[in-house]
Amino acid sequence: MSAFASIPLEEKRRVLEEFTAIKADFASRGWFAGTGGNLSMRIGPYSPDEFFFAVTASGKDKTRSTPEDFLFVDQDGKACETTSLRPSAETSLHREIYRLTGAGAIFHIHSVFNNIVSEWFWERRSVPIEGVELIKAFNIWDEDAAIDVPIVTNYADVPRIVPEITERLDPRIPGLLIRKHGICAWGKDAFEAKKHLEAFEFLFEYVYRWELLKGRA
Ligand SMILES: CSCCC(=O)C(=O)COP(=O)(O)O
Ligand SMILES: [Zn+2]
Repeated sequence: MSAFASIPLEEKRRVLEEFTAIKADFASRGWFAGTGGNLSMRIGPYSPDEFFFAVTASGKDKTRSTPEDFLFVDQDGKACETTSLRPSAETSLHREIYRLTGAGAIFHIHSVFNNIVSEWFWERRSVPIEGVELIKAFNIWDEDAAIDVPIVTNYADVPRIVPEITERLDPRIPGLLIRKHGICAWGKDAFEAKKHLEAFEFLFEYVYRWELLKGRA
């Protein structure tokens, strides 16, 4: 039996149920404009060389729930079961983040705030955030903590983004921005990945408003 086939069916059902609920929640926040965004959740045992995850199918209207929303793929992005669905066009980003971090879930969304700050701070290749309470959501508890959220190039040829992720991913920061595109946020499980994503989006809105108050044109 293959490693994927040996994962219990109940475990696969549980992942898909949790996944469906999170997708509906994110849809209600307007985080999937124009079919943008993709989500994944890892399942079963993990090693950097062999792992499996459920990922959203490419190009779907992610505000709707259908039986054709997700498929399971392996560490190479190959479907684990026979399916006509295509995995997200950005599956290579998820694969690399799983390989580097062993995370349990990765959520990628596009928002106006994450797009704008990624452009404003593009020259320094990271968005600086200082002394905001919600930095603690990343388990960073220093007094007046300062973090830098990495920004990588938004190549149209998505696999070209991967080496920049390899180079720039900061193990302290569970997310990275793709310039004028969106964010990938992750965590040890779906609960934590969602917490991190919400914290990033709060912090990007904070940075956006603060920069405007300071007089940025
Ligand atoms: C329609 S937005 C361009 C693709 C994208 O950035 C995205 O997040 C959705 O791509 P997918 O293949 O996952 O549907
Ligand atoms: Zn995207």
